[in-house]
Amino acid sequence: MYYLDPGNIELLSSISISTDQGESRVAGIAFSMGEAPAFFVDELQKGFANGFDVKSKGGETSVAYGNRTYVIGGACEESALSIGVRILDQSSGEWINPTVLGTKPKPSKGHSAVLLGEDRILITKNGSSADDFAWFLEVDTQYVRQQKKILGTEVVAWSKGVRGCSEKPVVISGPSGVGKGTLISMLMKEYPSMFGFSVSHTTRAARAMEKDGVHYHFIERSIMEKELEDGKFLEFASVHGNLYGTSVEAVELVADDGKRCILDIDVQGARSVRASSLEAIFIFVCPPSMEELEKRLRARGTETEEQVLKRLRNAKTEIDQGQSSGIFDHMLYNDNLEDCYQSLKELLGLDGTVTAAPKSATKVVDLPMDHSLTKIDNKIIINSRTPELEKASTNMIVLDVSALKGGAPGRTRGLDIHTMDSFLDGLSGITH
Ligand SMILES: Nc1ncnc2c1ncn2[C@@H]1O[C@H](COP(=O)(O)OP(=O)(O)OP(=O)(O)O)[C@@H](O)[C@H]1O
Ligand SMILES: Nc1nc2c(ncn2[C@@H]2O[C@H](COP(=O)(O)O)[C@@H](O)[C@H]2O)c(=O)[nH]1
Repeated sequence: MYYLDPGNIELLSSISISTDQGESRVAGIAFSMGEAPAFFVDELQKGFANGFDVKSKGGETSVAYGNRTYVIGGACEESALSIGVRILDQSSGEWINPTVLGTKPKPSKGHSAVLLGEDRILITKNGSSADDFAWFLEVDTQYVRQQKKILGTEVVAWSKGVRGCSEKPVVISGPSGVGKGTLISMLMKEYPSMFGFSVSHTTRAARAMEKDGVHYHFIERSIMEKELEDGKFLEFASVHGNLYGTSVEAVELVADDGKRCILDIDVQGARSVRASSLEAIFIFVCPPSMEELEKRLRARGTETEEQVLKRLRNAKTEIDQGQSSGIFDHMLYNDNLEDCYQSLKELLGLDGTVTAAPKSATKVVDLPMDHSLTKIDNKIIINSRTPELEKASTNMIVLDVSALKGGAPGRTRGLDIHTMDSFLDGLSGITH
């Protein structure tokens, strides 16, 4: 239902919203629509028709969808550490404690929730910092469905919401000793604020100059195997007799830092990443000859004779696969190092004049401590419930979820936040 008041259109939604402040109530979104384009009013009206049911009581929010009710917050084994999740199967009346995957949000002083599409619930945490306010509970995404099959249990997965998108990661593969690490070091040295290295996990022993957490996370095989089972890795492979793997977190940390992620992984790993949901650029580095490869490996002096022979044997297969598998977007020949480095820069769109891209200043928008959510298509209106702020459109925030990317077990990127005023100005073409 909505009322039109000349000069000041007041909209009252009949959609359920939630807070942790007791029973859910009918949302009364009241703001000046003096300059709002007519279609926005239509959109708002349409949004109210999106049926779902969200209720809150005693710090728990329940979101009913289909024959399931997801109860978020409240009592659970881990509730001191993270926001708990339970599911009520309405057809059987039974409670289910699902396997909860992904990075879990720390408990907050209440939260609000809204169902997005048919596969995830957006949770906004009261009084949280701008980088910790939005979380997604995936209930039926492709990842969740896959994990249900693998684990044979009910599964939900958390993913942290992040503003903006990151550039496509760059996967660099090639036989051992071809010069991948050398090229990556050159790139990171020239563009330190543009690129970040995905620090892999490995069960091999550290070399003399290698630092744990910088070159690799050196890890015992049994621990890595457990972490693989827990779904913490984007890809892994057994390479030259040791386990190597890229954790989801390793890639996300680079993107969190606003940098483009570089992965130095073998061909099997590249194939896995290609098959994953991570969109990346794939580059294969070839040696000028097997003789030169052997010379470089021996000159590096980091492997035993037995290891050198094993790596050379594997190199033949890797080069064959690299050239014929269709995994790679680009081939580089590392004969002359400087020439090869220039080619790498060219295909990454860098030339001698480019310096680090200036980071765009992201406007910090303060979220109200106590708020409700209303969904209108791909926009979520965050409405302050602090009485003196409730009427002012400047205190309403619009969260745009139209360009979401990624998701559990990593971050959900692509959130966009505007104040209601700047959002309405954008619709009517006003610039300040
Ligand atoms: N174009 C080149 N010409 C001569 N030597 C090179 C060239 N590129 C790299 N090297 C040398 O070859 C050796 C192997 O290089 P690097 O360690 O970068 O290989 P890699 O592909 O990262 O190997 P791995 O997969 O085993 O980590 C190093 O000693 C490096 O200095
Ligand atoms: N599939 C993966 N391969 C990886 C990863 N990290 C490194 N590697 C590859 O292993 C070999 C050997 O490396 P080294 O440091 O022991 O010489 C090399 O081809 C790397 O590209 C990973 O996370 N996943």
